[in-house]
Amino acid sequence: MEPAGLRLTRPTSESDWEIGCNFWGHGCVTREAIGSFRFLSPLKLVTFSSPDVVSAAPPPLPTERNARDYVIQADGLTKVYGAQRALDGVTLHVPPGTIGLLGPNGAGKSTFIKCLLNLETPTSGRALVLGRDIRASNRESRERVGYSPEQDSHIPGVVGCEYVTYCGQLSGLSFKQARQRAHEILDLVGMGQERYRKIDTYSTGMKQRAKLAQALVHDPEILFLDEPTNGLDPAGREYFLRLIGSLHKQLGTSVVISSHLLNDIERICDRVIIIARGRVLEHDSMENLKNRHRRIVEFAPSGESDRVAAALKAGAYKFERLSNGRFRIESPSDSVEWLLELLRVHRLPPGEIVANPNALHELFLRSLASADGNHA
Ligand SMILES: Nc1ncnc2c1ncn2[C@@H]1O[C@H](COP(=O)(O)OP(=O)(O)OP(=O)(O)O)[C@@H](O)[C@H]1O
Repeated sequence: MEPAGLRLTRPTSESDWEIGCNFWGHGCVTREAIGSFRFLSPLKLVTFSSPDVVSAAPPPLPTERNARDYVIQADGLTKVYGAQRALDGVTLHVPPGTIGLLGPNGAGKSTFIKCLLNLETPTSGRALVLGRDIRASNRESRERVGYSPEQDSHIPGVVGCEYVTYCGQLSGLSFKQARQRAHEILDLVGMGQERYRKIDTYSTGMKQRAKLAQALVHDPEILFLDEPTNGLDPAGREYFLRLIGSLHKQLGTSVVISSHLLNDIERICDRVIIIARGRVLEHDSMENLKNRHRRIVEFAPSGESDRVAAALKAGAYKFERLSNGRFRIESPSDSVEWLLELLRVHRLPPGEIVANPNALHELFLRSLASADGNHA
């Protein structure tokens, strides 16, 4: 069936075929794909006449046109190191916001970020960041993107404020602008007089602050933070999480934060990508992910626990008694009305009801278990 708005014609020359095949290899024949094709090659629009080919089209390709809707668009992104598939066909359309990239060690989080930043070349597949093809990444792209890598990235012997100023210049600011911004950002990340010391002498927490400052100094549109809270003490971690969590709301900067720490992601992110063995296991808004797993309630009775257990048993509810005295119950519905009714009917004392405890934790473990199952 011919898609609306697209006239299908047979290519008229060999070069048309070549461009057409290229076009086809990258996606499908839809309105969006026209934009995508123009992005890939502004030379010529080539279309196909075979309805069979059109009906076999893969999902719509990312385009430059919907760059405002999606900060990251990946299509079959794969990275292979020898026998290791660090990324395995990652396909994602990610809207702006604070995005958690969650996965265990070796899941492929850093590789994904590095491919998006053109620091690693994907083995296959393609991706756009802020609507630009990652392979066309250049100075202009760098000016729009900030990156705080997992490992140390400072220049030995350089003091903190000089380092951040220099990074600002590398990202397109004049020296004067970069120096002014460096001091503002160093204030923002909570660095005091230490900024005048060599970074080599910094604690791990201070180095994390310097890394965040250099990623933010040029006011990027999107920020990639690879394990930014590693090595921070509780107070530093709290400060960092609040700061990172406020960037999208306050400045409109989208943040992709990679972590294996569920609590950090759950606290500040409005969207989560769960990744393991190089594959995306889940990608959704935090709210949707939690709602999908809202069928567990925890009940902390104020007394008469044995009678509570007997009532649950009599009602054939599945539950377990936790070591902290609480009951963990599989809820038959999204509301907890049934539990209130049970307490009332059995004249049981009230207690604290917590719907959906540790939803992200459960989802994470379940996703990993299913990934391991599929892999075995
Ligand atoms: N340059 C490389 N050469 C060979 N293998 C690599 C390379 N970089 C990453 N890998 C492998 O690819 C897989 C994914 O690594 P990656 O660093 O992306 O994971 P990660 O999720 O960021 O893990 P971590 O949280 O431990 O940093 C791992 O098995 C890793 O050993």
